[in-house]
Parts: sequence; C-alpha cells; structure tokens
Amino acid sequence: MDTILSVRDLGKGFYIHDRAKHVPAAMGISFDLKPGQLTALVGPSGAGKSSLLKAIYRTYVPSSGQVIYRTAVGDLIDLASAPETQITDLRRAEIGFVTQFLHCLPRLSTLDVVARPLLQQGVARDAAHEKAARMLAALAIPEQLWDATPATFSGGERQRVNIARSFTQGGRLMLLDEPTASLDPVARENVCAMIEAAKAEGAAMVGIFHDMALADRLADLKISVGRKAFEDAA
Ligand SMILES: Nc1ncnc2c1ncn2[C@@H]1O[C@H](COP(=O)(O)OP(=O)(O)OP(=O)(O)O)[C@@H](O)[C@H]1O
Repeated sequence: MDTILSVRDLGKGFYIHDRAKHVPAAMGISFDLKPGQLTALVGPSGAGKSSLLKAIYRTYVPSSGQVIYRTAVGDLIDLASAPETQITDLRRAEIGFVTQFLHCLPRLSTLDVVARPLLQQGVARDAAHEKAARMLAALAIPEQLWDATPATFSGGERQRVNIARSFTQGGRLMLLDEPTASLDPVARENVCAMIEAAKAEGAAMVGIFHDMALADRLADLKISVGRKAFEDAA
C-alpha cells in the first residue's frame, strides 16, 4: 500500500523574541507511514514530541525538513510549506488532531459537540448524531449526559468527549497527543480499542504515549525524539 506520510528530517526550534534567544526543541526525525499504521513518538519530557506533532499538523511551522502527505486523490503535498488555505481544507476533510483538552462552545449539547465536525462536512443530522452516539457509548459517557453541555463535565469526561469528537470525525491521518493521559484504566482501554478499530479501517496515525506498554501495543514503529543541545541551537 502507498505511503500516506513521509517525514524527512523534521525539526522544530523556537525563537523567544523578548529574550532575543533561540530555544532548541526537537532534532530532526524521519519516518514513513502507511494506511493502518501507527508511529509512536517517544522520549523524555521536554524532548520535543508535542512540538513535532504540531509541526506535522502545521500548528507550528517546522524549522527544518519535509512532511510529504499523500491526499485522498493522490496529490503529494508538503505540509511544512503548503499554503494555509490548503492546510485548512486538509484539516477539515482528511487530517485530525486529538488532544486531551476540550475547548467547546457553551450551551451546545454533548451530542452536538461530538457530531459538529460531521455536520460541518455536510453529513445529515441523523447520521451524524448516530455516529456521535456510537462513539460516546464506546467511551462510556452515560446517555443521560448527552443533552447536557460538556463544559460542566469532569476532566476525564471532557477528555473522553474530545476523543469521541475526534474519532467521530475520523481522518485518513490522525495525530494523537497523549490521548490516554489522565484516563482511568477502563477509559484507557476503551480509547485503545477505538484507536485499534480506526487503524483496522485504514487510518494512519502518529501518536505520543508516555505509557510504553501502550506504545508497544499500538505502534508499528517507535521513533525516539531527542532535544538538541542548547549550544547547538540555530
Ligand atoms: N510555543 C513555544 N514557544 C517556545 N518554546 C516552546 C513552545 N512550545 C514548546 N516549547 C519548548 O519546546 C520544548 C519541547 O516541548 P514539547 O512540549 O514539544 O516537549 P514534549 O517532549 O512533548 O514534552 P512532554 O512529554 O513533557 O509533554 C520545551 O522546552 C518547551 O518549552
């Protein structure tokens, strides 16, 4: 099967303007990813894992390297340098980012929050709600809460609503930033099952997992991320 993502020497550093100094983050990493595969970024705290994941999603502009993505229609696009409009279109239709933090509009019901990305893609309301309900049930959010706003939920419930929303939208490429952090063992297992199901359906994923047993279970490839030495900062 064709490679969907080809990352070459991707690195990220920061320039702190008010201190006029460079802060090195991650050294360049390279890997290829096919549909149905998961690459885990592993390494100590501060190594630059999140920065690299954000550089793939283009929340951050990479400092070096290429992120060649093969679109659904077979075009090859370098996410490191593509125009913002193209990045926005790909995020809407093909590339998802899963974090542990839920930022939601107040007053929207949980079911609407989770179904929203599908509704925005033009999916019919019933179909969007049906899929959202399936994901909420799979993550054990009690049905009695689905018409309440998640703004008042516990931290773990909000995290699960956020994951349900991301997986309801899905994507050919999904970027997972510690999706199981601070979940209890049952919820963690539910999220793992969701990740495995998405892989089986052909989603390609890049994920950060602090739990090595989880990385071993879910990942087809593990990439060690290391921070550049400060004196090497460019
Ligand atoms: N926007 C930013 N501006 C300046 N420095 C940043 C920015 N984002 C990240 N950094 C710095 O880059 C370094 C790497 O951070 P990053 O969050 O990528 O590490 P990480 O490996 O994901 O860490 P953790 O496992 O603790 O989440 C840190 O020193 C951090 O302060």
